[in-house]
Amino acid sequence: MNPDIVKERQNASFDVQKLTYILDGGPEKTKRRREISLVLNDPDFDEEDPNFLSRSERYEQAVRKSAQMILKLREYGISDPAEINCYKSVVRGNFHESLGLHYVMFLPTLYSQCDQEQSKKWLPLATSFEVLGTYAQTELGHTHLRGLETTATFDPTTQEFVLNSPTVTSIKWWPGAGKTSNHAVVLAQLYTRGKCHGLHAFIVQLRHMDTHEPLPILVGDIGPKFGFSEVDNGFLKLDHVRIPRENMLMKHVEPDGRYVKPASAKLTYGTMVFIRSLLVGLSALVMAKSCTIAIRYSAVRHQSEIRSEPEPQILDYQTQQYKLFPLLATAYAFSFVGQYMTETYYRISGDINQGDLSELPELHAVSAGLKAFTTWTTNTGIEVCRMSCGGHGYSRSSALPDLYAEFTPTCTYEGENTVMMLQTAYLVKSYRQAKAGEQLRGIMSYLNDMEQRHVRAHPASARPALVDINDLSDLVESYKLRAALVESAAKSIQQELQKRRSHEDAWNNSAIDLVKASDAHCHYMVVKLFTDKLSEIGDPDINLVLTTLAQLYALHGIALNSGDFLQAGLLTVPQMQQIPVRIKELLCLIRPNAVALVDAFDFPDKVLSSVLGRYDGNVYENLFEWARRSPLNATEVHESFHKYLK
Ligand SMILES: CCCCCCCC(=O)SCCNC(=O)CCNC(=O)[C@H](O)C(C)(C)COP(=O)(O)OP(=O)(O)OC[C@H]1O[C@@H](n2cnc3c(N)ncnc32)[C@H](O)[C@@H]1OP(=O)(O)O
Ligand SMILES: Cc1cc2nc3c(=O)[nH]c(=O)nc-3n(C[C@H](O)[C@H](O)[C@H](O)COP(=O)(O)OP(=O)(O)OC[C@H]3O[C@@H](n4cnc5c(N)ncnc54)[C@H](O)[C@@H]3O)c2cc1C
Repeated sequence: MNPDIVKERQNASFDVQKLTYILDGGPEKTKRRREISLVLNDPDFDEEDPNFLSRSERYEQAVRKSAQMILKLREYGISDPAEINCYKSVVRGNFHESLGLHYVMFLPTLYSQCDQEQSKKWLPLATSFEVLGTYAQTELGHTHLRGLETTATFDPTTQEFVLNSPTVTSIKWWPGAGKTSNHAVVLAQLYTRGKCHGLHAFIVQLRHMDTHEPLPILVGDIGPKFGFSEVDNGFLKLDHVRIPRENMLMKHVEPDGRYVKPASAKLTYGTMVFIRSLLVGLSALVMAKSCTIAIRYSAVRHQSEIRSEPEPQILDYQTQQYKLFPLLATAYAFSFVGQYMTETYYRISGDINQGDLSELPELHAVSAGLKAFTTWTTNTGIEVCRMSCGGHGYSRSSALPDLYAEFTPTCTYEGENTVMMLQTAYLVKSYRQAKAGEQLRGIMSYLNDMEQRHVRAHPASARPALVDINDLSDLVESYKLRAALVESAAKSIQQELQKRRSHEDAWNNSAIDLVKASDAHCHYMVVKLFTDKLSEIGDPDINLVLTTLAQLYALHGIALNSGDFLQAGLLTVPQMQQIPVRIKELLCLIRPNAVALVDAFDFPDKVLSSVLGRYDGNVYENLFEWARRSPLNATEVHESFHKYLK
């Protein structure tokens, strides 16, 4: 064990194990997660570091691993959905799997949209993996749902739907598992009796069940990408492909072609809401991994000098702390927000299943906004962690380049982030309702008293210093009032309308304000949920260290967005000047606990797959050992010497 890292652990002021329990949701859950993590010792999961393989080899290794995962799930008797998720996240490590879409989109769509008869037919096939599915929605030319071109036209004479990609732009593009799957949920515009009824989901068989040969359908892999090398993101061109009427999910078409309206057309989009909710928790996980790597490495790396003494640990540089500790605070904040998002998703979807759709708009808006907010922040954060590791961060052995390449598409898939933020801008609607005297419930209820509080620009000197920057509840209140930026967005729309612009143009001309308002709303939610969580934590040592992190998270966010807080008169210039001073104090308070705080995330070394983030801190000897395994070192003299240099 590296002596620096041993010393760091001795300095911790709290019980790491107890904090792990809080993150997992209880000691029982930690125990079970650790038991599940033992599967990593199974030799059947031994594999080559994907960084040393070609794309095709990576895909093959990933398929082997996916198949092994299924067999081992049965062998180990893991069947609870949460445990399956945990198991897969452990085994998958930092990469995606080729069967990922089957689990996260195909199966959930079947569960939520099959009627009884369909469930009887498709669920046994899909859960036994005879049917391997993908989710084909996006097209070469469009992602916007109303713009999708693929059609499904009902033919009452044969009781079939005819699926067609009429143009090049309508070819389905991106769905994972282009080579792996034999079925797809295809999203297409439904036509019956000559009328379009909008987007609906259909099950389409793509390949022969025994030979895996494609049916008369053009299907394949779209080629190498920035990351996602394990995943065969695919294309799919349907040329008048016929499927039975029974393959339409939720069966909205009667045998005579009559269309039966669903309770809400948006239920078809349910799987996206599910994944967006999951991505909040994934952001927390990846932020936590990145911080673990960068902070452990910063504790064992020595460089330059502060005084004329031996080289200090780079974690002692104030600038290094300023790069990493706000991200550490973010990882904790997002962990608690992830827990909230999952609970909220299951609570509201439970109500939806009982026929109560009243909270569906809020679930959509909150999941879209938090997905965008957390993935954007994490995406930037991983890169800060990588750069904070200097040159070694650029090596694939650090895992940080892979974490970035695998994570960055979360800002794009399941709804491009700006587009998602604009969905959250339904805030404007809520604001108008509150203004008209309607009492809002839930997380939007803070808009009820906006009228009384009415935030507008004040001369800073005329405003009393209401906010104590050391008091978290005051900071939450400030974020809440800043979220009143929604008022500026609403006003911008109003002004545009007064210029006789259409509602659509007024909306587009106010889009920057709308995204800012959504961002401020999400930021408020994160600060509030982090602070609320503190009241549940009884252990005084843990409460203290998490309070310090929450303060850092809140103050750092204010410092980054100081314009908003000053402009709204929420904080005075002298208070603003105090914030950097307080942030520096908080960095010093966090410093002795930094390694213990990342240890509490409890990632096994095999899951981190990072030479820099090793638990034992023995970085250099393992970097050397890793490099020697590079395929370029397979022979002492590379064949290129004989071919070109000699
Ligand atoms: C590990 C994971 C791997 C995952 C791999 C990634 C897989 C994928 O990427 S799958 C493809 C994902 N694709 C997307 O997410 C597409 C993103 N686009 C969209 O969702 C839509 O085009 C969107 C929402 C932007 C606009 O949709 P559109 O139907 O035109 O809606 P729009 O007219 O704006 O709004 C209609 C109403 O429906 C509401 N609405 C829209 N979506 C939803 C939803 N999902 N749930 C509930 N309500 C919704 C709107 O709020 C609006 O409400 P109101 O009328 O009260 O204002
Ligand atoms: C790794 C990966 C996996 C994927 N897996 C799947 C899958 O399994 N199944 C599937 O169906 N799809 C999948 N996708 C597709 C993914 O869902 C889309 O790429 C995503 O929804 C974004 O759409 P787009 O690529 O068309 O971007 P665009 O919508 O073209 O975005 C381009 C730019 O235009 C801007 N823009 C677009 N519309 C607006 C607007 N209304 N207002 C303001 N700005 C706007 C965006 O902000 C962005 O800056 C995957 C994508 C990736 C990268």
